Amino acid sequence: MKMPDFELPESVDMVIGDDGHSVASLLAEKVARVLDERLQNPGRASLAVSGGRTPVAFLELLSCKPIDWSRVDVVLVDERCVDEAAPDSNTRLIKQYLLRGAAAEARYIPLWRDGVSVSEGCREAERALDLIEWPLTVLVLGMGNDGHTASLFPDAPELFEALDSRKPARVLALAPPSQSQVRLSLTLRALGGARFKALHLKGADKLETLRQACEHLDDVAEMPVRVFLKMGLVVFWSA
Ligand SMILES: O=C1O[C@H](COP(=O)(O)O)[C@@H](O)[C@H](O)[C@H]1O
Repeated sequence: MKMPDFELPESVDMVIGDDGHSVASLLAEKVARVLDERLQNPGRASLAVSGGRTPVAFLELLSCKPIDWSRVDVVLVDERCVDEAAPDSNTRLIKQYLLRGAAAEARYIPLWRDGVSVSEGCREAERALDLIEWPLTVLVLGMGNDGHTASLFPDAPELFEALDSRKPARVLALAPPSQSQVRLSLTLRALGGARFKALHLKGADKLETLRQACEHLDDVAEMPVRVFLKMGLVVFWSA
């Protein structure tokens, strides 16, 4: 597979596979290796994963990796404020595809509990995140074709607060007019320090969005994913 015909920022590496399954497999291998390396030392590892359609095969493959899952904290990068039974609940996705088999031993740190107000839910999530040994060991981001990543949407009024890493919050509620639900998202403060960062993409449309994001890198408000491209990460992509 040839490299894309646009220039990647120096901070970005790219792994390209023949199909979605082979890329998911390469990403699962890499993530398992990074977690396992962390677990060679005392303490716990942490893994932040994304929701959406892209990560299903990756999560399934990762759940089979023989690592000491009992010492791994799993958290979502973002969650919709919906009941876990809702089809678009990211928690539902993680429980179905990742937290099973050996990986069921991992400690899952939910961002959202149904039945509370958004502000109380946000406070609960912040307290729950104190359980993690920061910084994150591994971060796997996705991206929408509007340039959002996690729930850092370009039209969210709370975007600048979420991207201000001087602010202490690790999680914020965002209500972008483009979305039908309020979201909780990890902030740049929480996401930015991750030791290994990946951006997992599938499809020609996502490659085109990546191309646009790689232009005008400094306009983070237009495409929030740019903040992570500037920091450096590995893109895993297939058509
Ligand atoms: O809304 C979301 O979208 C992005 C991308 O989702 P995909 O279905 O195109 O893979 C995802 O990374 C994010 O976590 C999710 O909440």
